[in-house]
Amino acid sequence: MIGPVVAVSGVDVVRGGRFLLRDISLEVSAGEHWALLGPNGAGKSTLLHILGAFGHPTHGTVDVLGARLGRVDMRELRTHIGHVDPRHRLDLPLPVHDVVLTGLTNTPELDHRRTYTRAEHERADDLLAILGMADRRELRWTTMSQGERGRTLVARALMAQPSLLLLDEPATGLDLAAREQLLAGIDQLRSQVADLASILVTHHLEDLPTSTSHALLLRDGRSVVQGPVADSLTSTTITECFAHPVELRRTDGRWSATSPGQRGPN
Ligand SMILES: Nc1ncnc2c1ncn2[C@@H]1O[C@H](COP(=O)(O)OP(=O)(O)OP(=O)(O)O)[C@@H](O)[C@H]1O
Repeated sequence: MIGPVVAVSGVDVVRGGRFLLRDISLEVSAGEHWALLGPNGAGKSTLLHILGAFGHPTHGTVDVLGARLGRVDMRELRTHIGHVDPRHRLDLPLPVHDVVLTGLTNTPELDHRRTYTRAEHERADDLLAILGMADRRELRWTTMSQGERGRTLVARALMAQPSLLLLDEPATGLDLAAREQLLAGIDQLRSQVADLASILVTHHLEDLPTSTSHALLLRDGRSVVQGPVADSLTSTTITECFAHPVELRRTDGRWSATSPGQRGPN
């Protein structure tokens, strides 16, 4: 697409007389992969909710995929946005492959009025393979582990070939191996879909994929810093954002954070 994938300008969100977001501006271009970081209550989910076309700002403007919120059919816009929400509601024992296919309509179940093409079935299998789920076709949603669900939801979000992928704490609850597989899968997807833009919310720097290119740090609804990771992800910015002394390191593309003076005997 021409122009930014996301353009946020002067956004406030006020609920019950309280500013949940204050004067947020942000521009995300195709091919950029943003981390949205901040302590509990900073406003991360509130911002992602709006970018996912689930809500409107109180003041300011938000354009997503070239559409101005408030002037478009939000439901239609949502079908062009891949949204990975760990609170995805599904109570049916759907096979993993079918869960991925529901991403085409962004519905909880398969749309039985619709025919799913052979290419769509193949795409579901390809996405599951990228996310390390190729050998788990017999799994059903109701008995899947949290890690299996997390990876399935990323594949589901990508079925409709969105230009924007929103990931809300995708690594929460995953064991070490599942997290590493998920992050490797996200890195692989990002390299395969050149124009994809994404925004990933997390509290944990260890949960950032190596392909993360930019970061927005929020505190009390305000932007502390934003921009390319070389400038925005430093010990100083993270210390300020979390109001806690933090030493940040980057090794082989991955970040880790510790409090100074709390390292062990080695
Ligand atoms: N509808 C609402 N009305 C009033 N306050 C709300 C509403 N929704 C969220 N809040 C408050 O807004 C603040 C920001 O919430 P939000 O969920 O965006 O934070 P977050 O950064 O995602 O937090 P966490 O890391 O804990 O998930 C919190 O203090 C929350 O209690």
